[in-house]
Amino acid sequence: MTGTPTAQSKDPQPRRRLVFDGVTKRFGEEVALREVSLSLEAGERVAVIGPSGAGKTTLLRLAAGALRPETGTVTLGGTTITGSAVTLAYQGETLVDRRTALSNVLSGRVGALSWLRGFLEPIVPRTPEPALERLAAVGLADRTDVPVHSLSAGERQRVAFARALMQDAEVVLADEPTANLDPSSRRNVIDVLDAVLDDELLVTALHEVELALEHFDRILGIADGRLRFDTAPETVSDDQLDALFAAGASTPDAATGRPRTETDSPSPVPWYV
Ligand SMILES: Nc1ncnc2c1ncn2[C@@H]1O[C@H](COP(=O)(O)OP(=O)(O)OP(=O)(O)O)[C@@H](O)[C@H]1O
Repeated sequence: MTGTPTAQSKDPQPRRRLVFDGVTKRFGEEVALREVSLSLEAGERVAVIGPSGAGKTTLLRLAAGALRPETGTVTLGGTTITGSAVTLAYQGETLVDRRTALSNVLSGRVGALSWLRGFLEPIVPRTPEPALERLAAVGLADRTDVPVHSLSAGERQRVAFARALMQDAEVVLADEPTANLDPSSRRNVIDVLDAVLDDELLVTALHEVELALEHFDRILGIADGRLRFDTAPETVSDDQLDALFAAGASTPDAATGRPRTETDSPSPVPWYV
């Protein structure tokens, strides 16, 4: 999957490399990521796979600048991640249900506006055009005035992407963007993400290995907080996948001392916690 030029590239920013250098992240006794080093280039389409509790979400939250590592550094173009250079494409559940798709997408840029204008813009927009463009890019030009509670799960996810795109970020992170979608909507959502991005770096955590191998250029396999492999999809072997998921299954949970299972998985944690 490779980015294609879109209206997004009209206003090019310099695209920078996202680098993890010896990153370890702990939550109390739990080591969520261990000495992870990575260099991700602009334009790459990267899928992060691994068992439940492997550290995928932690990696994305570190990349978003929402968490700081205990050791090591996460940098974009050599500097600490701040502001809107990186965006996390939320899952659909974080949309405001009673508001229209357009209003939700307009709220994606309130951080760049004054307090009062930021409050008013999603309700009485002065410049709805950028939001309308993003909605058209994700295939929802005819759904802009529909309250999001009336949209399908896949459409809601696309509204969430359109909202994230309002930041014009150079790195787009998506945490399980296909969760709760049926198989055809899953593919559609990944295709839409690819189509609306150009030379932005896309990093996506995915449970569905098959989808990751089919649609992404680079696959990061994580288990027990460690980066087990970092390779092109065609070189990922069944043995590597078996070892990846077996590693997660046999890793004792720090809290219980038992092998970790799907049911030990923490509830999804919002990126800003
Ligand atoms: N806010 C937190 N507080 C305490 N522990 C946390 C927190 N966030 C993550 N962890 C722990 O860090 C480890 C990695 O969690 P993370 O959510 O990154 O895994 P994941 O691979 O995204 O899992 P899943 O696929 O189930 O979403 C887990 O053991 C988890 O319990």
